[in-house]
Amino acid sequence: MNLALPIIDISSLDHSDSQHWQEAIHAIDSACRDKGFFYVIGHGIPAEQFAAMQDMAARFFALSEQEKQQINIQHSANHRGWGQVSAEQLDPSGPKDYKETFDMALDLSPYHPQVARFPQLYGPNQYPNLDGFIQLMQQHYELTLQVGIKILKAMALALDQSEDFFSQHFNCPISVLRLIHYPPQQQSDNGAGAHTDYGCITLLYQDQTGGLQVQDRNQQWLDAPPVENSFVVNIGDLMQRWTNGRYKSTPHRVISPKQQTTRFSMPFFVEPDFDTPVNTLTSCLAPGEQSRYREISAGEWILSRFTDTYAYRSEQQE
Ligand SMILES: O=C(O)CCC(=O)C(=O)O
Ligand SMILES: [Fe+2]
Repeated sequence: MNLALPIIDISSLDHSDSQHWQEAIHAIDSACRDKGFFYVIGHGIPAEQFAAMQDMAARFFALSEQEKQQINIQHSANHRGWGQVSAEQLDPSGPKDYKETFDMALDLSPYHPQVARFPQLYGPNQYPNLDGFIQLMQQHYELTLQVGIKILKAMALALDQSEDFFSQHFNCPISVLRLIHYPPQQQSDNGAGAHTDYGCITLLYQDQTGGLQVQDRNQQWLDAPPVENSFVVNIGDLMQRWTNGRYKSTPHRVISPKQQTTRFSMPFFVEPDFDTPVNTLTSCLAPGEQSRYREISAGEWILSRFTDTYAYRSEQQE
């Protein structure tokens, strides 16, 4: 397979001697500056874990419409639960996305101080009534978050920051684990419209169907085909803002599967604490160079993007 995107083995980042990290750090840095997309292997999550998630997701999406409606994301104050087909429109100038989703994140009690401060993104999850579902989702959330944090540590070092520059802002992160089911294409093949992701980085697990495409600098769409037991990792908007565009938040989209086929994918959006201030790093400014972005908090940015892409949220604001 001739891949346009690099495959980076991050197992060396677990080595106790930081000398062994350099090759992976350099490879991640180059990929972030080039296409903003790469594959990661050697992340330590076993294939059986992904298989269990895929199995559970299939059971969830096979529930009746009525059961899924009970946990519709539209009933959630903090954007959790089931998003029905066409609820989201990642490219506001394109058609609605032909996919259904399930979003979960940290499950916080209504009395947690962060829920009082930022109820739009913190609070309880909405779960279906499926044996073992909650435990498996929470376990997978934690495992994937740890991989994300490891990659963020490598990025911080590549950007001449202390290792914990990003990870220090993950005390109560707004990171989200999402399950996606793409039904076979009907009138249009728009599974997910062209968009950039909103957070620091995204770790995407995809099944063997294919359909993910990444835009290169010449506006050409490149396939990002499945690579077994890998994550596709991409830069999100917050990281682009932090790095003044040195690291690119690259547009991507999903083409719906052909007739008789469905596609399953599972992005994990690595997003820090709501009130993390995102300001251009001085190490990403050449002498005399101005920042392209104003300071914004991570949560404020992400909420503004949801308003653009979910009809139910923009209607609430009007
Ligand atoms: O399903 C995929 O492969 C990608 C999904 C995606 O880009 C997203 O949810 O942000
Ligand atoms: Fe995306």
